[in-house]
Amino acid sequence: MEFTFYKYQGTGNDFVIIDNREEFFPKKNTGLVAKICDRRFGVGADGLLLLEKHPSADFKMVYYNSDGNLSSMCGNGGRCISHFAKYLGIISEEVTFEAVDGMHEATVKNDWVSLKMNNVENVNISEEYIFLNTGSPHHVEMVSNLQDFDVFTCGRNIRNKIYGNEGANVNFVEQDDAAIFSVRTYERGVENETLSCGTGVTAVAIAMFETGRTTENKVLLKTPGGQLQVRFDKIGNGYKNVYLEGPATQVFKGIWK
Ligand SMILES: N[C@@H](CCC[C@H](N)C(=O)O)C(=O)O
Repeated sequence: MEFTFYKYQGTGNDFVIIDNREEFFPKKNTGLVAKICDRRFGVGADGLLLLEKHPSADFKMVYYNSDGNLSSMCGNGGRCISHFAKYLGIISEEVTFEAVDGMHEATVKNDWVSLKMNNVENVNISEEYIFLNTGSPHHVEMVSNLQDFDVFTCGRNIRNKIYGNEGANVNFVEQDDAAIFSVRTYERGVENETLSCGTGVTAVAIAMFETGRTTENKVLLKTPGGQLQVRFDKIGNGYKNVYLEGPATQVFKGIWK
């Protein structure tokens, strides 16, 4: 089957995006999604996103990991698909869309996208790590010498040994300044380190605040693919008005054959 696709990246987390408003895409074909995302036999991407019609919001986002399976929320994907909606002329600057974890709002200004994430109610702190769900499940662990850290081996072990079949994404963090943290993430469903993870840096920002490592409610996160910003309000025991902000770019357009 032949169709047009678009390649996007948000701080190096890359996605194939398809306009599926006419519902032509075979959504249950896990093998096809995995092949499109394959970096040698396909386009190559960390995930695939479908933009679909929605009865009340501007669109619906359907997200697959590069293994071909549907998954939970993708923050960088949400920023990229909002940019794509503007490119298609569906929206001007403000957008609302539904993802698997509920409704989201975003603002797109040139290549800068601010995405409102879900409220976070529970942050579980143990001696060695923090676990929270920001639309996707995230393990957050402090390390030293992040640059030389073996993210792949340690991330894969933690993902499998602690979280079993369902898995979780694993973020390794080093503090650079009062409100600046470097982050490297092992993503489930990609089963490798990615250059950036949006729900991951959101989890890190909240985890750093909850554990007192920062007192700022606006945090800069440095990933191997670029910088993201997360801001939030702590209200009671939870976190509201959580925004993930950073660049998103359309890289190219192609025809899948
Ligand atoms: N890269 C994503 C996270 C996507 C979800 C993750 N792989 C999972 O299955 O939990 C992001 O930017 O949030």
